[in-house]
Amino acid sequence: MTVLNNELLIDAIGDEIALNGFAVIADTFPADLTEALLNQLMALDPDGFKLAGIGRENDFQTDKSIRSDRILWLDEDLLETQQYFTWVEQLRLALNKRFFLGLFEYECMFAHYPEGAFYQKHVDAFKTGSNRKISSVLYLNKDWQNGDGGELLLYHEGDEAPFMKVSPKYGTLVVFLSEDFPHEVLPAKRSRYSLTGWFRVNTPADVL
Ligand SMILES: O=C(O)CCC(=O)C(=O)O
Ligand SMILES: [Fe+2]
Repeated sequence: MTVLNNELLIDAIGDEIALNGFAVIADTFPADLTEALLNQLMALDPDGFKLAGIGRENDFQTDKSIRSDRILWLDEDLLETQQYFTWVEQLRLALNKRFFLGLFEYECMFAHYPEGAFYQKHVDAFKTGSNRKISSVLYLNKDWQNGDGGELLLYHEGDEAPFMKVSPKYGTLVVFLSEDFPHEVLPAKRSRYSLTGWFRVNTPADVL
């Protein structure tokens, strides 16, 4: 599915979420926006990317047997990414209007999976104790080939086999309900880049 118009795109994401709980869109944004995001990513200092962890704050730890991607949280003030955050805000308002989700804020990071990196099966948010409601991943890998690995596998809860395999191709966006879909990233055979984010509700995790 290729959608360029903003409203159509946002409606299409809402329709897929209503129907399936997730959406996978190819060539999501106009070329200049995706290019600006990739340029921003490439301009960042590679040393700024830190080994990603599991758990938050006091629970934070890294474990390369679970995930080996490197991440850098994105600053909303960066000029090149303004257009993206404007779009994210439109999506947030539309999802709230349609699903009464009470999405309050969006946090996002660039992720780099160096050759061989992966992320084992996990859920981004548990039904108790988390405030992440919607996950989004935009892939920024030009000329990604089928043999390059790094696919995202989506599972229905309790299933052994994935129901969906997404190749991290340039411009493809995946959006899904954070609490509903266990997922994993297969080992990448070359550097794999993405912009990953979460819409959160405004409930402090420690009172849940
Ligand atoms: O990059 C992807 O395809 C998914 C990443 C992911 O699951 C995460 O960062 O929580
Ligand atoms: Fe995840």
